[in-house]
Amino acid sequence: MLLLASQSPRRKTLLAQLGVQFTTLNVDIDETHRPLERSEDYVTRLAREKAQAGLASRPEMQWSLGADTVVVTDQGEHEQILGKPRDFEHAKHMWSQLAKGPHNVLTAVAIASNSDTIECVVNTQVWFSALSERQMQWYWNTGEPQDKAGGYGIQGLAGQFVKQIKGSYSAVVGLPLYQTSELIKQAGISQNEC
Ligand SMILES: Cc1cn([C@H]2C[C@H](O)[C@@H](COP(=O)(O)OP(=O)(O)OP(=O)(O)O)O2)c(=O)[nH]c1=O
Repeated sequence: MLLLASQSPRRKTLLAQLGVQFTTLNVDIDETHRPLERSEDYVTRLAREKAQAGLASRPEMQWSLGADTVVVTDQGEHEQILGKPRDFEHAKHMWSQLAKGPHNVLTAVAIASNSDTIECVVNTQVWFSALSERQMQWYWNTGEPQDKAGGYGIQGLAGQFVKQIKGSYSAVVGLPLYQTSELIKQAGISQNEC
C-alpha cells in the first residue's frame, strides 16, 4: 500500500488521478533552508524527508510519497526562494518580485521504500502579471494565497494573473502528473491500466 505523506488536498486529488490506491498522513518536518543550499537540492531534500518521515511513522506501508513546491525568482547565483507568505506584507513583497519577470516553480517528488528512495524535480516557468494595490488587497482577503508557495494558486482565483506557463501545470499545483506516474512505475506500484 502507498502512503501519501501530505496534508495538501491538491496533492490528494492529483495523486487520485493516477489511479493508485493510497492513504494519507500529515507529516511535520523541519523546512528550514540551509545556507547556500540550491533551490533544486532544497526542494528535493524536503520531498525526500517528507516521504521518509511518512514511512517511519507508518512502517507497515510499502511505499511513501512526499512532495514539495517552491517558487524561485532569479534562479541561479542570486536566486530567492519563496515559500508560503507569513502575512499580507510578505505576500505583497512576493507578488512585487513575481511582477518583475518570469519565475520558476520547482516541485520535487520522492517515493521512499524500505530499500531506497527515488526522486525527481520538475521546473516550470511562469509569467505572473503585476497586481495593483486593490487586486493585492482583494486577493489576500479571499484566503487563497495563505497556504501556497509564492502566495498564489494557479488553479484558483490567481489563474487570471498568470499570463503564460512553460512546463507542467500539475507541477505548479503541487504534483507533476506525468513525472509522478513514471516514478510510480519505477517503484513497482500497481496502477489502473490505461
Ligand atoms: C505556485 C502554487 C503553489 N501551490 C501550492 C502547492 C503546495 O501545496 C503549496 C506549497 O507548499 P508545500 O510545502 O509544498 O506543501 P503543503 O504544505 O501544501 O503540503 P505537504 O507539505 O503536506 O505536502 O503551494 C498551489 O496550490 N498552486 C500554485 O499555483
